[in-house]
Amino acid sequence: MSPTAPAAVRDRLRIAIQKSGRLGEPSRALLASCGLDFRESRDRLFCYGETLPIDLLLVRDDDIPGLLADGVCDLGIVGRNVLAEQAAGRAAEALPEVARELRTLGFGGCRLDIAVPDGWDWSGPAQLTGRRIATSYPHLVRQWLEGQGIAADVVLLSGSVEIAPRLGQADVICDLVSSGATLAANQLRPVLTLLQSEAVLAGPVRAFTDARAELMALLLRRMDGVLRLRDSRLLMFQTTREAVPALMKLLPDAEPPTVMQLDGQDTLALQTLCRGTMTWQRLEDLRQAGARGLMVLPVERTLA
Ligand SMILES: Nc1ncnc2c1ncn2[C@@H]1O[C@H](COP(=O)(O)OP(=O)(O)OP(=O)(O)O)[C@@H](O)[C@H]1O
Ligand SMILES: O=P(O)(O)OC[C@H]1O[C@H](OP(=O)(O)OP(=O)(O)O)[C@H](O)[C@@H]1O
Ligand SMILES: [Mg+2]
Repeated sequence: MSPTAPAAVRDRLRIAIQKSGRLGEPSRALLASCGLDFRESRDRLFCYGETLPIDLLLVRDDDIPGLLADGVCDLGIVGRNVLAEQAAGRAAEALPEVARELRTLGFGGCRLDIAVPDGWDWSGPAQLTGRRIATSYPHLVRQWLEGQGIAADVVLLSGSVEIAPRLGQADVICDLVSSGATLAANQLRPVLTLLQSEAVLAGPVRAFTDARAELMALLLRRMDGVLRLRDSRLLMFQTTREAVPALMKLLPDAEPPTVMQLDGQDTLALQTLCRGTMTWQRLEDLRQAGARGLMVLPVERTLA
C-alpha cells in the first residue's frame, strides 16, 4: 500500500495467525475460546467468521508484521521476537511504527539469546568485538550491538543457526532458546538474553474509525476474560472472622473475596478467584489456618 493511499474502510475484522508451526493451534484455540468460529476456504488460507464478522488469514508467522503494516490484516497473533525484528528494521530506516503489542497471550514462550561455544570463557559483551554473529534476527542484533557500542559482523541465516559456529560460518550465534536442548546439542552455551518472547496479539498503532473499532473492543473484552481465567480457579470455603486475615495472607494470588455471613454467629462463607495453581498442599495450609469445607471449582467464563 502506498503511504498516501487512504485507509480502507472495512466492516469485518481480519486476524492473521500462523498457518501451522508452534503458534497455529494455540492461536486457534484462543480465538475459539473467545467464541469465534470459522468456515475454512478450500485452500485453507482464509477462514470466514461465522458467528461474528471476524475472519482469519492463515500465513507464515514471518509475514504477519508485513501484513499488518500493509493493512491487509487488522490484527495478528505472532511471537514478540518477530514483531520486534520488524520494529527494529523499521527503526533502522527511520520509518514510523506500524504495529504494537495489544496483549501478551501466555504461550510460545522463548528467549532470544546470544550463545557462545562451550569452550569460551565468557567475560561480557565486549568480547564480541570483531566477531561474526549468526542469526535470523539481524535488525535486533544490530540494534543491540549499537546500544552496546560494539562493532561485530552479523551473518544472516534463515534456519539451523546453531550449526554455524561448527561450520566455521560464524563465531557465536543469536537465536531462539526454549529448553536449551538445541544449543547443548551443538556445544553452545547461552550467555545473555536480548529479548524475552511469547505470543502476542499485535494491532494497529492508531485506533480504527470504522466498524472494526467496535469489533476489536469486543474481541479484546472477550480475550481479557479468557486470559484472566487461565489457571484461575474459584475457591470457596467457610471460616471465622478472626481467621480471615491469616487466610488471605496465604492467598496472595486471590482477588478480593466475596464474603457472606452464614449464621448469627461468627461463621463466614468466602469465595474468591485465585490465579495460581491450587495444590493439595495449599488446601492443607488453608485448612490449618482455619478454613473448612474447601472447594475448588473451574471457571468457564467471566465478563468485566
Ligand atoms: N523452541 C521454541 N520454544 C517455544 N517457542 C518458540 C520456539 N521456537 C520458536 N518459538 C516461538 O514460536 C514462533 C513460531 O515458531 P515456528 O518454529 O513455528 O516458526 P517458523 O518455523 O518460522 O514457522 P513458519 O512456517 O510459520 O514460518 C517463533 O517466532 C517464536 O515466537
Ligand atoms: O531451546 P530449544 O527447546 O532446543 O528450542 C530452540 C530451537 O527451536 C527453534 O527451532 P525449530 O525447532 O523451530 O527449528 P527451525 O529453527 O529449524 O525451524 C529455534 O530456532 C531453536 O533452534
Ligand atoms: Mg517463520
